[in-house]
Amino acid sequence: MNPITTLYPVNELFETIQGEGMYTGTPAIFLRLQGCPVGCPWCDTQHTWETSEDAKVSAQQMLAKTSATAQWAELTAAQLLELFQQQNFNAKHVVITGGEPAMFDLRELGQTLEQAGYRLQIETSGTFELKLTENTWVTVSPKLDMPGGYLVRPDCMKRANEIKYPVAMQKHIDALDNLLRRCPPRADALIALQPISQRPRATELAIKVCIERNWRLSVQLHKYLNIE
Ligand SMILES: C[S@@+](CC[C@H](N)C(=O)[O-])C[C@H]1O[C@@H](n2cnc3c(N)ncnc32)[C@H](O)[C@@H]1O
Ligand SMILES: Nc1nc2[nH]cc(C(=O)O)c2c(=O)[nH]1
Ligand code: SF4
Ligand SMILES: [Mg+2]
Repeated sequence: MNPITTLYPVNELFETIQGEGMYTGTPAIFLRLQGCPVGCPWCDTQHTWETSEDAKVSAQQMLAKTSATAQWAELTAAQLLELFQQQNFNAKHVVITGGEPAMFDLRELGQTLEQAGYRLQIETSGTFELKLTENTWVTVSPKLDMPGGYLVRPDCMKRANEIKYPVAMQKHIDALDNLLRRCPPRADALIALQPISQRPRATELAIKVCIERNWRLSVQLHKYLNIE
């Protein structure tokens, strides 16, 4: 194992219901890491993009936040596990998201949490090499032609247990078809379309294409329920 303890920049840590993808409805601990250079114009977590030393706070200050801010706390895997216990979280499913969590080596975190009985899922754009435990459930949400200029990696597409693609227009479906041809996923990978920002026309399009292709619909349930 890597002898150097990995430090993780944590924007948020909370317990809720997974609102997206295959595990929709599952109680889960969300660990949101700070930093993302991809730049999706419609991103719903833009406060996680920049990592500023000025915004570094203590773990207790990070936990006490009542709104979405760029404040983050630096924590090790062992400190995170301790916080899970301190917060009396019940969930055994841990979703690592961000920001772009694949910018970090998540193996130490995965090993520590799996040893304590947790199951991990990562939400990633598929633009960074994945450093994960073998058992981590990988949700790749491909980002094509975004301002940051990052490319979706074929190895991420192959590792994905699920491909969860944000859509609003037909051109997005065409771009996904092209990606699936260039970078084929595993035969058993689940494919889901996620309407961008609950827009009615995006939702109609996603429903139509899911029925035609026998794909899943992922609607960001938490936004309909007004929960985190
Ligand atoms: C905020 S991202 C963080 C993880 C990683 N950077 C990624 O993009 O997968 C978490 C999920 O939210 C999705 N997402 C972000 N903004 C959205 C929006 N406005 N509407 C629908 N899905 C959105 C992303 O595509 C991704 O599946
Ligand atoms: N409830 C809930 N489910 C989610 N699934 C993926 C999320 C994310 O931001 O990655 C998310 C989120 O922010 N909240
Ligand atoms: S890759 Fe994820 S966190 Fe980064 S801008 Fe896009 S949706 Fe937001
Ligand atoms: Mg979210």
